[in-house]
Amino acid sequence: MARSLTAKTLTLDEAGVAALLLVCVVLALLVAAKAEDTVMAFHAWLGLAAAAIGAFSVFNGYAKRLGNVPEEIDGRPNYQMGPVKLATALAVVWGIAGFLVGVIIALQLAYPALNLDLPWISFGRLRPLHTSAVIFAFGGNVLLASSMYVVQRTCRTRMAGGLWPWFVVWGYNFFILIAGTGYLLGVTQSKEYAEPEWYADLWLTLVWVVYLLVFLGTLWKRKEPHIYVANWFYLAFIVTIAMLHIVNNATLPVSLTGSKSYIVWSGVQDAMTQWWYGHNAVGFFLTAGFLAIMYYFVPKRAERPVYSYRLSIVHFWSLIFLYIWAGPHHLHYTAAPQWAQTLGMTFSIMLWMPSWGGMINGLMTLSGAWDKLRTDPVLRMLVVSVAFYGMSTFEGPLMSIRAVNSLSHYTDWTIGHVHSGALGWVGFVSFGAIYCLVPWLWNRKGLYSLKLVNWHFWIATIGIVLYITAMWVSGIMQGLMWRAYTPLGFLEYSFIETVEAMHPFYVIRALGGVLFLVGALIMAYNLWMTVRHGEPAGEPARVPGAALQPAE
Ligand code: HEM
Ligand code: HEM
Ligand SMILES: [Cu+2]
Repeated sequence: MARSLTAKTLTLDEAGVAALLLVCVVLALLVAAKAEDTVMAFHAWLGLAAAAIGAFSVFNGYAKRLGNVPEEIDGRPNYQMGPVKLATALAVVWGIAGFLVGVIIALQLAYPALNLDLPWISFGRLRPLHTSAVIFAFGGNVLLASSMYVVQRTCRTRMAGGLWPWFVVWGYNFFILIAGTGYLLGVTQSKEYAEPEWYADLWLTLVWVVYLLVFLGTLWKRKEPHIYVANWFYLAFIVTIAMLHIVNNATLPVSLTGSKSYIVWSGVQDAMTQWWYGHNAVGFFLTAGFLAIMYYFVPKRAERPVYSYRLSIVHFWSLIFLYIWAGPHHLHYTAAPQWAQTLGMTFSIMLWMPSWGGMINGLMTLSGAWDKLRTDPVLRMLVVSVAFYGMSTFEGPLMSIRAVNSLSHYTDWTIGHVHSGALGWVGFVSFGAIYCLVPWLWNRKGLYSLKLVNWHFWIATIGIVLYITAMWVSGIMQGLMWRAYTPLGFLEYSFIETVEAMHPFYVIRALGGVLFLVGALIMAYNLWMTVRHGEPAGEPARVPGAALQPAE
């Protein structure tokens, strides 16, 4: 309910969002009418429905609200937590979907018959569905939620842009829907982590620019003189992803009413652009964004200030400067020039230092609070995530050395490396943040059950360990088998023999994935019970971290 009412007018942001959505309705109708392929037609109709529902909600929201939304209530910022709640809930849902698809493709690799000879659920289509679901849908919503929460709290001001933050969260998730259904129907531009076609990319660009403006606008009207370090990391994430996305998706559509497009880059330039993108998607999406989470949630949960603010500044600038050059380590022994490969390798090795600087800063924040690890499984999850971050950023530089890469490349070792970062670091730091956020956002005293968090922690940890150890063994074995020669100079093993040798490890990996998924289901239950039946925290403003109920 709105308190402290002011006059009610259709605000600029409401008019803007509504106008944009109405333009989308018209465009989608035109495309739907002229669509050259069925997927384009399907996506145009989806777009039309979404934009129409969106525009209706804007007017409905206007009709229902009692007055203009105040910036402050009783001298305290009237934080806008609606979009944060939405993104948090969606992160949990998408996370479970993404882990489930991970388990399915893990089983498909172990038992190929599970492809069922159906194109829609073949490994080739489900694999990008998995990577996009876990990185962009799960990770992306965690980043949206946490960034929108953290920037408001640390700037002590309501989010800028009125309705636009809602547009960002809904718009981003609409992109996910288009991307995911597209993969299942066979649409792809064949760039890893950038598979969606041109029209989805354009939409994402629009959403992302609004996200940047909302974030900058909130920083601009901050009430704190200081910009907290987490916001620097979020900003680097938002700006760099915009740049990467635009350059790597510079395509020419075959027709404005068809789904197919061709990239303007060709040959090795395309490969270099792709891995400049791919590597920095790791660096700025899976690393910088989640480091922002570390810098806010670890100190908050440990109730200790960041170990060293100076180290965090050094960490920030060295990390973003070094990451951007390391992409060619994905192109060792290819047509990419040798000097470029060496450059990528050198910067990757240097990257070890800022990465560990960040890890040390996160871990040492616990000095004086180590005992909390025994009693608080959420903090334990956050801390273990930082340890996994350290592990994968040690492994990465190692794998970037050309001689090591000649063994690891194309093998399951890479997959193990990916998932120690993805499950251990990104997964755990996200779970930790979500466990903190849900009671704060829904104004609960605490989580429904810390015991269940403990179960989640242990089950998922065992799952990760099974996953990555299986991949190490299988990857190194695979690499060694490929390069084994007989004394006469023939290859010792046929390819199918290497595939057969990997089978037991694929089964172990799938089992690890199942455990990770079970952990996430336990989390979802715990969060659900927290929201539904948790004890309300008393006076919201008195509880650390709890938001004032926004008037919306
Ligand atoms: C239940 C948990 C998960 C399971 C069982 C799982 C399983 C898999 C499998 C089987 C693959 C394909 C490997 C191959 O082609 O040989 C894969 C790829 C991938 N997964 Fe997962 N995954 C899980 C969770 C995650 C999470 C949480 C993330 C990220 C946050 C993630 C990111 C990736 C990425 C980036 C790839 C592509 C790796 C590459 O191309 O090198 N996965 N996953
Ligand atoms: C200092 C930090 C890191 C360095 C230098 C590094 C380096 C590398 C190298 C050399 C590869 C193998 C490339 C190949 O042989 O194809 C790789 C693959 C990969 N790494 Fe890392 N890594 C780092 C940290 C991380 C972290 C923290 C994550 C996840 C959160 C991550 C995610 C990935 C992914 C997804 C791939 C697979 C890319 C693909 O082929 O699809 N990396 N990394
Ligand atoms: Cu890389």
